[in-house]
Amino acid sequence: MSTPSDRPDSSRSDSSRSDSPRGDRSAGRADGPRGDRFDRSAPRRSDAPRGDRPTGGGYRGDRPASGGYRGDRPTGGRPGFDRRGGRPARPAVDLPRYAAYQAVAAVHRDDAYANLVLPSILREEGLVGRDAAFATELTYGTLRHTGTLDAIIADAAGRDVERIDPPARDALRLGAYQLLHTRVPAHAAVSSTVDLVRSVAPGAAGFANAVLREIAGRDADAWVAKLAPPMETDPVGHLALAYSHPQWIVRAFAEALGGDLGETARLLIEDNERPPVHLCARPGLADPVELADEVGGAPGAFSPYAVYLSGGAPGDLPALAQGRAHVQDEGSQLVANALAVAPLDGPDGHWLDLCAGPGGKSGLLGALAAQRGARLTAVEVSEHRARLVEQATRGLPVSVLHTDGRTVGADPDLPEGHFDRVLVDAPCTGLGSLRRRPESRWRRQPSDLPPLTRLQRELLTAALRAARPGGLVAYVTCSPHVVETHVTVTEAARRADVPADFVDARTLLPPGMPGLGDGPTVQLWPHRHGTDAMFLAVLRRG
Ligand SMILES: C[S@@+](CC[C@H](N)C(=O)[O-])C[C@H]1O[C@@H](n2cnc3c(N)ncnc32)[C@H](O)[C@@H]1O
Repeated sequence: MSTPSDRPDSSRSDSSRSDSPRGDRSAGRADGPRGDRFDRSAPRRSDAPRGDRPTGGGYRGDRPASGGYRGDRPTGGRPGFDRRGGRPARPAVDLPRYAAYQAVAAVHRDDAYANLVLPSILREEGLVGRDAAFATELTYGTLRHTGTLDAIIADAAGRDVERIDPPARDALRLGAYQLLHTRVPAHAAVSSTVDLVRSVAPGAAGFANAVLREIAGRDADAWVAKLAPPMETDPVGHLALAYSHPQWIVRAFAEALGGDLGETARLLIEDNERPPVHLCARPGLADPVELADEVGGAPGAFSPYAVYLSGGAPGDLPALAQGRAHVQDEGSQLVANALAVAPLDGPDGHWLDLCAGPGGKSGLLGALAAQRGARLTAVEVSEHRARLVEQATRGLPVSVLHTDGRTVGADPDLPEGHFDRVLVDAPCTGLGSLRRRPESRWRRQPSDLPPLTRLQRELLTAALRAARPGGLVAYVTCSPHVVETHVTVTEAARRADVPADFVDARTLLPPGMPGLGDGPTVQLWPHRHGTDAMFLAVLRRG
């Protein structure tokens, strides 16, 4: 079998921690400060930054803007203590900031996922429109920038952030984010954060005030200049602090980008941006140009099915409710479509998606199968996610199997040598979609890699067994980490007891698409293509 020439060293993985599919986790719920935990009386200053630091001045109402939100927020969104009725106190904090605090605290305290917990908090607080957008920006921005914000808070406070009480620490992170990355005037960022701290960590209000004033004395660039190691001597350390990513992830990205640190920096910057929402106009059910008109979006640049939404959340678009389209990153559309368009001799009626949940790629492949008289078998090991696949593929020629994809040959519904086209969209670290999962970069660890890569190898080997001679297997990850991409695919192909050869995956993507490298595999990138960093290798069974 032929292999990609740039096979990297696989010896860097260590330890064990299993992948937990995102949708299976309970969202967790922020148990926000309620009732008698509030103390609205002016707290005494119990905690202060180091004495030799200036605590006054330094922040300006007219600081340069970098974020999307302008101006101060209305305060008093939360009613105060109702003395007549003796009802529990509510914090004197405006609702969007309070909602963001609850979400950030739930992520750190309960291991919640921001994309799951925030919508329920917004609903509970009745936040919509501009207020919901502000709460979302604060939550996602604060979580993305946590690493760098913590370094700045630690310097301003003169102590490690681990030694600051969690409620005060999360409130400070939100305050520091507003000061350094939004257009919120500094006086408003400081006073609203101090109000918040007064509600959630009453003894720390004075401390928070002093720390925030210290932070406000520099802009984001000046803090990076002060705290980051020099680019010349420690480029990974510099980029990690400047763009708020863990060092091991910066190193992995740099390696996947061939050591180009300038391009690595562009990727890290892109990871900190609000990701676009892409729709997939299901072939045969919706025309992308008409769908773009219908939703006020624009047809995608690369995928023949993509529609770019202009304004954030898709909400309850009729096209989604009617199954004419689904939300899907353009990169995911491209890799699924690559499998469908790859030239194939002989029969072409049996398609297989070996890792289907929650069903995005099965939705697209199912729609294509319907047009071509084929049938897709969609396999998913998690019961909950198998149900999601059923919902996502309703009305399409798709059979959902709730089983382990590695049972090929043992399960009568997964016979060996039977399928014409097989997709393995393997469980992975998800480092290619950090834009969408703001806390993920801080949760993932290098120790996640060994169990994941073992599972990836086993699933790819099973996929090769499932394919008929001459049949095609697409191996996909939403991670550019070379251990999950090149190492997994070359090792699995080498160990498989069936022969397989690489197909040049570049030829299966739209003609003229830039930045696809030397082949035969393809790595998509947010900063090059505007997609998640999807990896694609296509193998033909001999
Ligand atoms: C990256 S996700 C797939 C995303 C999906 N293809 C889509 O586009 O919506 C990987 C999926 O594989 C599932 N999975 C993990 N181990 C599996 C196994 N042994 N057999 C089948 N599915 C598995 C996970 O539960 C998860 O839903």
